[in-house]
Amino acid sequence: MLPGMNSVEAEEEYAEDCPELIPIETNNQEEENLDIIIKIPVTIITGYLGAGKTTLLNYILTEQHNRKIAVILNEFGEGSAVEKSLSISQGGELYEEWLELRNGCLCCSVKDSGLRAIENLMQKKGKFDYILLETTGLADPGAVASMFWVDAELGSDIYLDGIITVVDSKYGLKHLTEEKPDGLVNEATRQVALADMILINKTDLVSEEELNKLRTTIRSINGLGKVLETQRSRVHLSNILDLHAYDILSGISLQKKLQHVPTAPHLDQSIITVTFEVPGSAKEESLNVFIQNLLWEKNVLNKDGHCMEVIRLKGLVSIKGKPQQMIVQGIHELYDLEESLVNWKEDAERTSQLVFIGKNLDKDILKQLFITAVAETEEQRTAPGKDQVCPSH
Ligand SMILES: Nc1nc2c(ncn2[C@@H]2O[C@H](COP(=O)(O)OP(=O)(O)OP(=O)(O)O)[C@@H](O)[C@H]2O)c(=O)[nH]1
Ligand SMILES: [Zn+2]
Repeated sequence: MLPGMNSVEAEEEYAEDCPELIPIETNNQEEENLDIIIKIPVTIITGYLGAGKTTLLNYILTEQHNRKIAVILNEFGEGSAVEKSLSISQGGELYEEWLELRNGCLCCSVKDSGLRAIENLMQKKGKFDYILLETTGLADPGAVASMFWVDAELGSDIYLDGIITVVDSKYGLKHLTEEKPDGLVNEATRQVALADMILINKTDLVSEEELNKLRTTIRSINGLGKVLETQRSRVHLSNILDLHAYDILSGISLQKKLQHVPTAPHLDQSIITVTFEVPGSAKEESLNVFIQNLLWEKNVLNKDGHCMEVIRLKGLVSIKGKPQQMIVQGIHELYDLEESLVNWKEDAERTSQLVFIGKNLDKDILKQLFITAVAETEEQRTAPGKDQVCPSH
């Protein structure tokens, strides 16, 4: 979904530069599930400058796998000489030339919103099975992720599988604690906050004590993503591919994960993870208002009067009248509420569990707001009073 738009408006907005979409008619659930399987996953590989992203890509490409993987290097400018030699983008558009790699993999580069170009390319070159996209070290993966996510809603063949963030053991802590003069969240922290999998790489360069500090910091920023430690970015492919972090298949693993989200130790950290569970069922409309106030209106304040800024949101919620457990996913200003494949048990108590990753978050206030949304009345649904609205909005 697009910020501030309903899905009809969003589709109209996209209709102009979009080829005519032919709806696939599905007769039963089985075919719909099949439809998910044949879409091509995209994994975004991000991480600060020099963390080991290219090392990871090279490792994946040389590992044994029976897939035709396309590697896309997004936006150039910095990067190694090897990467530059692979740079074949021209004038902001994808230049249609591919480097064929030994094991049937492909490599190309895309600038900015090259999504349409990737789709065109797939039409011409035949589909590949998997896309790996390396962002530059200073990129905000949220912007790239949003692009794929929006497109999936509009019927693309590509879907966002997950975000992998590579962190440099030696310089990671420095990058994560760096303060930006304008008070904004630094890039390294944003990358960790949005990760579904975090690779703490180059562990050969640090002591156990240094590693511990970095682990704790990473955990306090992102309590939801999985963390692995690596050397030369070597990690079993099953840990980084097919995570299904953004689709309904994530429902089952999400339930397990939600039980283990650690409470963040109180570090002086601009971004933290908070989580809560509330019994009962929410009205869908009230839940939408709750999320939209947070992500779009940004008018929810913490105790100090600062606006809460949510950059990742995930949860399993109970909606009145829905037999299925619902999955809520949010990244930046986009969010989605989908039926999971799991039904609530008839006799079990229904609950909603949510995880937020972001800045200025206050768990108690968020939880209270959510409870209000669950036990909604007409008056409570109206927008917050003027004094609650952030000055910047
Ligand atoms: N000691 C050590 N060096 C590593 C490790 N992993 C990668 N490197 C080295 O770190 C340097 C940077 O690695 P890259 O994979 O190019 O990092 P990157 O994130 O792609 O860098 P940019 O694209 O420039 O942002 C290279 O010289 C790698 O050989 C590791 O585990 N230990
Ligand atoms: Zn690189």
